[in-house]
Amino acid sequence: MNMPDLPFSARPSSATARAGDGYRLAADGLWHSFGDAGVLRDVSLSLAPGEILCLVGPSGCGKSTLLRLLAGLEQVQRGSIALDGEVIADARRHVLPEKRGVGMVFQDFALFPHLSLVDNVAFGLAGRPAAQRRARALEMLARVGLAERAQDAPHALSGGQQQRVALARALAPQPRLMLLDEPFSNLDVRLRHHLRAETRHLLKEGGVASVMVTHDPDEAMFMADRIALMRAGRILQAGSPAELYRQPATPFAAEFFGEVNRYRGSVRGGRVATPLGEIAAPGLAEGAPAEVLLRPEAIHPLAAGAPGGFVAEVVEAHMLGAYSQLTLALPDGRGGTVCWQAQMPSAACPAASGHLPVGLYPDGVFVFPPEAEA
Ligand SMILES: Nc1ncnc2c1ncn2[C@@H]1O[C@H](COP(=O)(O)OP(=O)(O)OP(=O)(O)O)[C@@H](O)[C@H]1O
Repeated sequence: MNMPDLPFSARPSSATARAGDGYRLAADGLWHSFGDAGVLRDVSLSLAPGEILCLVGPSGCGKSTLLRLLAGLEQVQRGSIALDGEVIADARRHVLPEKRGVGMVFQDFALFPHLSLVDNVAFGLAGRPAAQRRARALEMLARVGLAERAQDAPHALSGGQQQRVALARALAPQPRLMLLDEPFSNLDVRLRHHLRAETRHLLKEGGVASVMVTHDPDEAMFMADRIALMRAGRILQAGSPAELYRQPATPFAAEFFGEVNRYRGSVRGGRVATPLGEIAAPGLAEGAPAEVLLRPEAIHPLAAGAPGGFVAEVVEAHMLGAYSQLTLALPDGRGGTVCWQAQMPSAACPAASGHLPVGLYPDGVFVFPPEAEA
């Protein structure tokens, strides 16, 4: 399948990032293979000091491989990686992981079982006087709320607490860059939500530039200043969480970050007729087929008799707390019916049957040529 080579914002202009670029991290033109299998294909990314970038994408798209290259756990085959303008890895150079000033947190916590928590955190501070190491380790444990447990062994802690210690250990030497690979995926949902908020706070408080891998779009939207969406070894689109959600470059990007209803039509007079009205189709040729994607929350209730509305039949309604999930049937204008998912505030939600006048918020609707399926 051909994939568009979309530009990645803030991409360094030269193959080797220059000292004056001001990026904390600049990776340029990375390609990587395991044997014959191409895993990364021309990946470039950059990171400003203090910025949090999340790498997301389906399983096997190359997220962890990219992170391992940045960490120095894999050798660069083609392309380069620079930290603060200094190239630390390319096809000829390989600065060792421990010399990169990079902190790492993995999903399995990776604490030393035979060391106390304070010694685990102090471990990353080798080379400093013992009293200074201990004081810094205790300070970091206090930052993650575990000062009182300093002498405990890791096995006495819950998963969430162990991950806090791993975070304290990685942050203690004040790394230039933090790399986090699915750091919350071994934790239950509530703990995950709690810890991701805490982690973001800690990273932002310390102004630590970070790259985090996650397969969870919600987690990426919560944690990231910028998200890079990967597929099959490429970055397909990068931008702020709002940009990726509101201006997806492809149907794949639209669907990755939230549910969509799909509708196929064709362009007439620059617009596509749908069961909820005409949608502008800029950039598509007259008569061309078009794929329209609509977010469930773009469908909103209207007062009975309001102008410009459409009457939907409510097939199913599920109250999910603040929001309700509806299945709506709408005439498709071709003699048939479409069933679309809608999400609206429960206060505005009707009973599980009957008719509901609805309208469409245009910012939750995207039009693509059908072949844009990257
Ligand atoms: N050491 C290795 N040797 C051979 N193949 C590998 C190696 N590491 C990764 N791969 C392959 O490279 C591809 C990308 O793997 P990678 O772990 O980077 O993907 P990912 O996006 O992080 O996936 P997941 O979300 O499932 O962790 C996969 O097909 C994987 O099987």
